[in-house]
Amino acid sequence: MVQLLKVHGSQNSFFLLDQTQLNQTFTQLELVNLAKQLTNSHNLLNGADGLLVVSQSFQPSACAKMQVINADGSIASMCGNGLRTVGRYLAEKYQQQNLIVETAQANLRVSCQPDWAPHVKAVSVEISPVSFQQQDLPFSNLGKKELINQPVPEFAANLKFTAVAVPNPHLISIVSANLMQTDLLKQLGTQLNRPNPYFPDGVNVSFTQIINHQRLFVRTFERGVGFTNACGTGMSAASLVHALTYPQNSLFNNLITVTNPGGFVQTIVHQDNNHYWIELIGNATFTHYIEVAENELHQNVIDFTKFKVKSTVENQAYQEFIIKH
Ligand SMILES: N[C@@H](CCC[C@H](N)C(=O)O)C(=O)O
Repeated sequence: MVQLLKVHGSQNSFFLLDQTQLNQTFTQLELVNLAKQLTNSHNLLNGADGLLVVSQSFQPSACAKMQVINADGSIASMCGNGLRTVGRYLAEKYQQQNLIVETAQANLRVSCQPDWAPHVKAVSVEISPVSFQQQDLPFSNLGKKELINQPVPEFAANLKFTAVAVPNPHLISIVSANLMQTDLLKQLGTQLNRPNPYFPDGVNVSFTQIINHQRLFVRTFERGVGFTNACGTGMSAASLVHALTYPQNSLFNNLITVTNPGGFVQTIVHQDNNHYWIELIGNATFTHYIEVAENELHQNVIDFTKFKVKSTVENQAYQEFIIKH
């Protein structure tokens, strides 16, 4: 039997598959097919935003490798909320509080934190590398090599935008509470995630509202998914943009709270020798343990009636915790 987990970070939900337990490793095509079927809301536990795949790492410092597959089958170089849950999974597997996990572009630090409440586990992860360079997003036809807090009339009148890779691509705008209520984020997210002249690989689009300089609200239309309850790399990128936009507020190295439709996280933006990186701290919740025979997962069309699902108490604990905060 194979064990899958259903997990979430700020209710950005995923299935988690540890490939090291399989007799027959999946091909990339099989993984994409599996991701599309598992995330479909009609199949199992209302679907999810993506699939997190854990595999063996051949990097000496890393205990495992994480791959992220979006609901539409596209591959992402990073996922902040996902890395927290993978980090917790690996911490429990290897009985270690501090780990390094290999991701598509970097080996990243993960560290278990004190529980936020009974059954609300918390994990801190490193978000890096950060780049504003056009080729790292990539973007084109904007007449610039970097887009940092600048107007882009092609995207929206009266807003400023920053494009930043952390290392997955994000487009961030700081907006008013009123603008947050409009359909603009959906329109822009949709436009930039189908063939478009500006972001050939698509982009995660986030609007950020400053509640005060210690508290932001961030909403994200994700590449390969659409609206999610939260996007960990999006909130990290938004925290960096916030710190850079208000240098007079000395926002580096300070813990700030970033709320989102699924709860909240905390971030700390760092600058070391001209390199930025962000610490992302938040819940790592396991909502279900799922068992299925390995051969069922290798089928082209998966029979979800063959899956045995056991729920945990963690989602209820998380919901109660969020209501109080
Ligand atoms: N939800 C994630 C980001 C997942 C990947 C993203 N959709 C992309 O394609 O870059 C997070 O928590 O960071």
